[in-house]
Amino acid sequence: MITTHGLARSFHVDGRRIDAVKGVDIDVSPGMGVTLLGPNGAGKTTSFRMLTTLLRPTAGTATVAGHDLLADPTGVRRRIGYVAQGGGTCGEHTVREELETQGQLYGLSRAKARRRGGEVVEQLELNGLENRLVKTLSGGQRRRLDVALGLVHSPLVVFLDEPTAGLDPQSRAALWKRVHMLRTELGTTVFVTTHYLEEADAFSDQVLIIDHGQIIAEGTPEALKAKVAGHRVEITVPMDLVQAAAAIAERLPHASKPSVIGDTVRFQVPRGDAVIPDLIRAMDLASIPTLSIQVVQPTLDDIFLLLTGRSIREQPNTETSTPDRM
Ligand SMILES: Nc1ncnc2c1ncn2[C@@H]1O[C@H](COP(=O)(O)OP(=O)(O)OP(=O)(O)O)[C@@H](O)[C@H]1O
Repeated sequence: MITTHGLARSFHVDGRRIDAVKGVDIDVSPGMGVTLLGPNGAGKTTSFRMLTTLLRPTAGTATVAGHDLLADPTGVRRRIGYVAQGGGTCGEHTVREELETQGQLYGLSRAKARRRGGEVVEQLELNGLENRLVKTLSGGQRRRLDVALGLVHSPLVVFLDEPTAGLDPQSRAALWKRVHMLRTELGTTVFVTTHYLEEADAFSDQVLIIDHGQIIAEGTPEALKAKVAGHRVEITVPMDLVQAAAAIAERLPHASKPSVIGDTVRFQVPRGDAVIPDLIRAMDLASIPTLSIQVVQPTLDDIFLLLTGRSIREQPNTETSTPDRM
């Protein structure tokens, strides 16, 4: 459904070249739920904007929904839906008007746009809101409307850029429930970007991890997590002692290079339970009070940590070297 070879995009700003996406190869089968996961500035939105024809690649080729991205962008556009970060709705129209206008923009007749509008209202649980002005909707309702707008022309593939950003947990859960339904009941291919690791894990058939414009790992969430041998240990200490705690963690046998997030030090070890007594003893000797210690099963963030030495939740360090693809 989506195939790319060496897809790349650079920008030139003040005489400086920024390689936002550095040649990605993507292969997404029909009906799959795929997540592009990566930290801020990794190249997620740029990739999406290329795949949805909004931005011309500087190199590479791609086929989306059976149409060549460069040779037939109109063919691609007709068969995809794109829900941008922040959406694109006008607050002064009603939900029904927005949906019908969008359907007609995609070439549906007025009657067909109205019928499809009714269907997507059902699918995204917007019933009862059809006559409400968009500006009166809650954040979660508005985001569900954004997704509904991306679906009104029955696309084969829908691209959702950060669909749940800024929503409360309840609205996020409601949106994912509907997105899941799109795949299971309608067979729509759904390609999303998210920062939320737990959502990527729960939703995806396939996860593509992107960093500095390159895909550095891909696979099912289970297969990716299985690459992380052992456990993650997280130790929280007073903020002014966190670097000292990281230095102690680094000296533990078989420990990975620790990362520091706020007042917490994170690192990998083959067996978490085996390392805890030594860790507590070393903290006591250094007079560092331990506020909490946790041994955690691997998450998708651990694969990122393993490959880059950073957490997806940290701000990107643009100076780091490019890791090898797994
Ligand atoms: N129009 C542009 N001009 C110059 N640089 C750009 C432009 N668009 C993106 N970039 C740069 O390309 C890189 C990738 O940006 P992109 O928006 O694709 O990242 P992202 O992974 O979507 O980040 P976020 O999670 O913050 O949305 C960043 O360094 C960004 O500053």
